[in-house]
Amino acid sequence: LHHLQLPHFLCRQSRRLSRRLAAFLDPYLTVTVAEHDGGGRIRRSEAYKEVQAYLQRATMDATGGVRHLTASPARDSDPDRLVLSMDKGEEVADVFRGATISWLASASPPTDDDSLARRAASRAAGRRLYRLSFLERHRDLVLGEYLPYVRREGRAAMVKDRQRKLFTNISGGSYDSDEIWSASSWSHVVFEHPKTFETLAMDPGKKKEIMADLDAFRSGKEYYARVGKAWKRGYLLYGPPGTGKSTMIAAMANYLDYDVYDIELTSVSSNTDLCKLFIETTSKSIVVIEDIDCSLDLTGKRTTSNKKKDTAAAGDGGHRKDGDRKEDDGSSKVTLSGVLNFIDGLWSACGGERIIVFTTNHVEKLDPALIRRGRMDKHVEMSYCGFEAFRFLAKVYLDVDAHHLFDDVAALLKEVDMTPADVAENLTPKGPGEDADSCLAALVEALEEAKEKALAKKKAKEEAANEDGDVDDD
Ligand SMILES: Nc1ncnc2c1ncn2[C@@H]1O[C@H](COP(=O)(O)OP(=O)(O)OP(=O)(O)O)[C@@H](O)[C@H]1O
Ligand SMILES: [Mg+2]
Repeated sequence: LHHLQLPHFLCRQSRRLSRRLAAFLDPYLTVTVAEHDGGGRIRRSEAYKEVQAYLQRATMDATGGVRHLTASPARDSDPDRLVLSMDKGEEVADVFRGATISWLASASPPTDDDSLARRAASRAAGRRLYRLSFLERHRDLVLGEYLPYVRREGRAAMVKDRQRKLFTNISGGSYDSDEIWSASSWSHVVFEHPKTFETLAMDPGKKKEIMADLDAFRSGKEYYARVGKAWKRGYLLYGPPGTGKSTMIAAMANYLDYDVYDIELTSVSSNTDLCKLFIETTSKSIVVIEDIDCSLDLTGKRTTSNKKKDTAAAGDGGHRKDGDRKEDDGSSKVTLSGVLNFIDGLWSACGGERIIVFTTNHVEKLDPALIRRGRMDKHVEMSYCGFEAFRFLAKVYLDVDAHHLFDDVAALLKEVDMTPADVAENLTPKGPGEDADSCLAALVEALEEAKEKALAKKKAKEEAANEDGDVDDD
């Protein structure tokens, strides 16, 4: 009993001592699960994450043994809840079929031959680990059954507690759940886009088709394994600005419950960096490259890296020496071949379900190699607002199913190209006095205006063409 009166620190020490003593009588075995396994520090080990999730749950259940906990906010569906995990140096005991297993959260100590700099680096990187110890006679039980059980449970907890994230490569690194800076190429924010397929206006048939496609992909693990394909799928979304390409990506992520990795190609400095970025993406994610035609020079041959060089090489009398120059001028960017490699080679090497999405406003500019099936399996055209899409928006924005102005709108939409974005904007009530009638009237007005503008433009073009013709004739 006087144990309890001892300061906590001594208490812990004595517990540790007694365990050591016991180890002489019945030896303990230990297993270490490190945050970063293998040689590189590229990926966090899956096992570590699973153990962490398992222990988080365990500490919530029985906070008994653990006195120092780290709290971090849980997923935002419940803003008041905190997720508790063990502090460094804390131990928690778990009982599995009569065997007691104790988990110690710790950070790997620097080894003696480490230089100071290396030691500092490893501290900064926080080489954390979990060490579990158990009695030798429980060896088979723990290794054969308990550990797989922990991983399974941990995975389940992770899925349940998953906070969807939006990653970008614009500034590398971010704080992870334990407030430790991890120097990754990706930084993330919590992904909370409200768009779902329910609020995305497009042809209902097309929408259903896409959702079915996503469903088939998600549940297609066996299929992909059987036919020997990597579990991935490429989407190409193309269409004019404001037709909902980015919105569609958000809807897809919400539908599948995947993370989104948004690659800004212009801030990737080389093909190697692109590979690195890719390796750091996790399973169950959507990798997005927006406006692929703007961020990549697609006009050159697969080996050329940018336009400047192209013209310089052409000036050389057609002798191209891209290979050597690329490294020199420092401006070398990601090349088409780099992106192709990224899609095929590397991609297939990383297991797990991934979707890659390209968006573009100019599908005709893209290199056929980039968008052939197998790379971009599904091409989806996002087009101007049709009547079906309009009806959908009217229902979502104004909650009307039918209205006498619908016929006018239908006729006008056939003649005028208006993006869903513009239609949605017109259907948004601008003030307290606005209702469905005034919003629809405003839309009709906007459509008529757009029609006149288009007509005037056409006329001006024709006139210009005629004048040109006259000049040429002279
Ligand atoms: N089909 C749609 N259904 C509902 N809302 C839409 C749709 N298309 C566009 N919008 C609305 O219009 C806005 C712009 O759409 P979005 O950013 O998806 O366009 P985009 O196709 O990605 O354009 P860009 O080519 O310029 O990137 C969004 O805020 C979205 O709410
Ligand atoms: Mg967009």
